[in-house]
Amino acid sequence: MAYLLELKKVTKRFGGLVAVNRVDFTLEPGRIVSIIGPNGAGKTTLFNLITGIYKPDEGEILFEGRSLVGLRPDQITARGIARTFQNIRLFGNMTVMENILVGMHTRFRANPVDILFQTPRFREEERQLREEALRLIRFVGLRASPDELAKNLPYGEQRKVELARALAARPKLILLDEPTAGMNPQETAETTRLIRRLRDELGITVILIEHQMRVVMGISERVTVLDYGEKIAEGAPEEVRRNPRVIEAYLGRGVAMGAVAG
Ligand SMILES: Nc1ncnc2c1ncn2[C@@H]1O[C@H](COP(=O)(O)OP(=O)(O)OP(=O)(O)O)[C@@H](O)[C@H]1O
Repeated sequence: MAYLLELKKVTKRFGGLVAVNRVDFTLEPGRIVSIIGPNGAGKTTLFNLITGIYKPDEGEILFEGRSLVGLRPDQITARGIARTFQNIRLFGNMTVMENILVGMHTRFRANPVDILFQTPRFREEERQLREEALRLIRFVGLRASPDELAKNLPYGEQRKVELARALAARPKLILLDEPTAGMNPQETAETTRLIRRLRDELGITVILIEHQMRVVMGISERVTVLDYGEKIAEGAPEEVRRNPRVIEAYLGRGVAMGAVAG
C-alpha cells in the first residue's frame, strides 16, 4: 500500500543535542497511531519537522510521495496536514467562529477586491464557510456559543475549538500533541471517542502524541516509541508495552512503572 507519510532517516540537531536521530517512520492512510516516549524524547520535535516549523538536518519527509522538506508551515497545511499544540494556541480575543474561520484561510478564494467591496462572490463564500464552521462546532461537541470569545471558555471547550480550527483546513492527516493533557477522566473519554470519529466519519489519518497510556492502548493501532531522539520500538500497543527496552526507557527516567503498565 502507498504511504500517506514517510520519514526516512530524519535527523534534527540543536547545537550538540540530537533531538531526533535517524528516525524512519511510515504511515498508511486511515490509521490512528501514537508516538510515545519519556520527556524530551523528541516527540514534539518530530511534529515540528513534519509541519515545517523545523527543517531536518538530514533525511527526507514525504507526504503522498512528495517531499515536504523546505516548505513553509502554511504550504504544508495546504497539502493536507493540520495539527494541534501541546499548549493551546487560540486567538483569545477572537470569537469561537472567528478562530475557526482563521483555520479556513488557506481555502479562501475571494481576492482583496472582493473583500474590500463585499462583492456577492465574497458574501456567498463567507456564508458557506460559516456554515461549515457551524458543522465543525457541532462535530467536536462544543457547547459554547460561536460568538463567545475564546478566552472566556473553559479549558476543555478551548481544546475543542482548537481541534475545530485544525479540521477547518480539511486535512488528510492530523497531528495531535497531547490532546488529553489536563483533562479529567470524563473529558479524556470524550476526546478519545472524538479522535476515533475523526478517522471513522471524516476519513482523517491521525498521529497522536500521548502520555496517558490508557488512551494510547485504547485507541492506537500502532505505537512508536522514541527515547533520546531514537526510535527504540514500534508495534501493536500490547507488544510495545511488554518490550523490555521500552520499560527500561521509562524506568531509566524515573517514571513510575504504572505509567507504562497502567
Ligand atoms: N528549539 C529548541 N532548541 C534547543 N533544544 C530544543 C528545542 N526544541 C527541543 N529541544 C530539545 O530537544 C529534545 C527533544 O525535545 P521535544 O520537545 O521534542 O521532546 P518531547 O518528547 O516532545 O518531550 P515532552 O514529552 O516533554 O514534550 C529536548 O532535549 C529538548 O530540550
